[in-house]
Amino acid sequence: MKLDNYINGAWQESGGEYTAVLNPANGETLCEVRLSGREDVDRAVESAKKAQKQWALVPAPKRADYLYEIGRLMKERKEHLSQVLTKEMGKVIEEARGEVQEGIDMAYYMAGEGRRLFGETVPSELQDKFAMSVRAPIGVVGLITPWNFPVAIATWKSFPAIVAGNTFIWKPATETPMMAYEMAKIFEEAGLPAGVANIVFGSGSDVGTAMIEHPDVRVISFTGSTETGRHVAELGGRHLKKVSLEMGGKNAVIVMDDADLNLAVEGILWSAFGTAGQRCTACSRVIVHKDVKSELEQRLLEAMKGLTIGDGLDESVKVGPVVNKKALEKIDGYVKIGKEEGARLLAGGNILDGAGYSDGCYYEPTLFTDVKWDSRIAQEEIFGPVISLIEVGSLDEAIEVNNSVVYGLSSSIFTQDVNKVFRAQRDLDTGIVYVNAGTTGAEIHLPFGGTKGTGNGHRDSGVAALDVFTEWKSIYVDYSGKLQRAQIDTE
Ligand SMILES: NC(=O)c1ccc[n+]([C@@H]2O[C@H](COP(=O)([O-])OP(=O)(O)OC[C@H]3O[C@@H](n4cnc5c(N)ncnc54)[C@H](O)[C@@H]3O)[C@@H](O)[C@H]2O)c1
Repeated sequence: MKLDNYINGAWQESGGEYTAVLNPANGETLCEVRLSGREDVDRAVESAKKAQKQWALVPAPKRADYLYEIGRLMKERKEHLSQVLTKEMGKVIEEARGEVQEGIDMAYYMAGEGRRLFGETVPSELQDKFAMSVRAPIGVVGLITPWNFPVAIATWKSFPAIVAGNTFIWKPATETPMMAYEMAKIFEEAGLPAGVANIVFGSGSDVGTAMIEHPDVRVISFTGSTETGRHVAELGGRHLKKVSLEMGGKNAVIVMDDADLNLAVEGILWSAFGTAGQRCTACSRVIVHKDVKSELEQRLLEAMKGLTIGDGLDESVKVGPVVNKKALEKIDGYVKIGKEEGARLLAGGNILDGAGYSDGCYYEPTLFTDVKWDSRIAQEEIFGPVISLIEVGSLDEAIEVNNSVVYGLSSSIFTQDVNKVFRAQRDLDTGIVYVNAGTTGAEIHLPFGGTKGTGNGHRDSGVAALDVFTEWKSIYVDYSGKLQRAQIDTE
């Protein structure tokens, strides 16, 4: 199968060379995808710009009807989409189903916004004058997405964009074009007018750069690593673009001395090894009170024995492959660094390449303990199934260690003490805080994003996503029949 760009409601036969997309579970070629260039972006922007004028005139509740239909089609195809997702990026099938469901939920949730898109009416300072502010669409928006959530993140961005009256160009990650291809087919079948949704496949340096530099792309909504996000922000800043950034994480679970340890172990396991540790919200640090440290280590080790590793399509598998060989090497490199830094390896720490694993990208779930809070494995995003246990003596110290990283996406605390809960939720410097649950599991109707090196103040999903894709427009209607001069001091 060869995947082509979807521009102006049609599959394009033009574009650059094709490149192979591999299944990380077994190395098989799944399809080939275009590596497009600047001319393809230009064509997509032209079509999006033309379509946007008409699209903005479609009443928002009618725009929402398309989202209801997109949601319905996604629901009808949920199993197919989930299977494609697992083959393409490796996450186990039950997680893939969960991700597709997030996309369906987002479609219905944002469709509901078509009947809200609330603005504000406020009293004017002057008699016989009406004042209000409304959300106005911005125009053509550019969406750049990562491979680890190839469908959910795209829906967090594209659905609010279109319900608000924008049109978009979406550049998916080169590792995961098949989900974008499936979504393009759904957009087409839902009858979305030509040019509203455009998909251009290719590298970040070619397609991403061309999108950011194009004068008619008014917003760039980016999710990916902090390193790439910094570059996107710099280039976007030079072109005075509105740039929304959702970037990396180094998320921690705090386990206090009064925690329910069984619950904590379950929470840690799920959030550290789900998606093979490749979630932006994945738990990669466990900050544990000294009085329960050795008990927690033992229980984690015991629980990790039950993790089956393999092809995510197998329903019994709990940990799938990581996305590609490069990721595998990066994770292994960090494990070596951890050992050099003096951390004690309790479990895992190897690439799996024996029988049944040889053509895939599998890494053993790994547990380090006695990790120093300021060591590299405790500070840098590894993006794989590796946990670092850090010992602390108090809640204050736990919060300080949590906040010591450059990232600020998600955090969690296990405790039975309500006072500690409220202290923690106030002082943890992250965009998301969980209590008595792991660091993953965001719901689509709440804002998603983080502080410091994770984000630049914008949020995906929730109503907050509309702030990225709309401009506030203030409107004054004077019905006095005379010129009333505001901002004149009459005292
Ligand atoms: N905060 C969040 O919401 C969130 C969610 C998921 C993933 N992430 C982060 O994403 C990262 C993993 O994803 P990844 O490896 O795909 O990230 P990445 O930064 O390598 O790539 C992300 C996207 O940016 C594109 N890109 C690369 N170079 C570019 C450039 N020069 N200009 C424009 N675009 C460019 C890529 O092609 C891809 O589409 C992790 O750091 C993870 O924490 C964050």
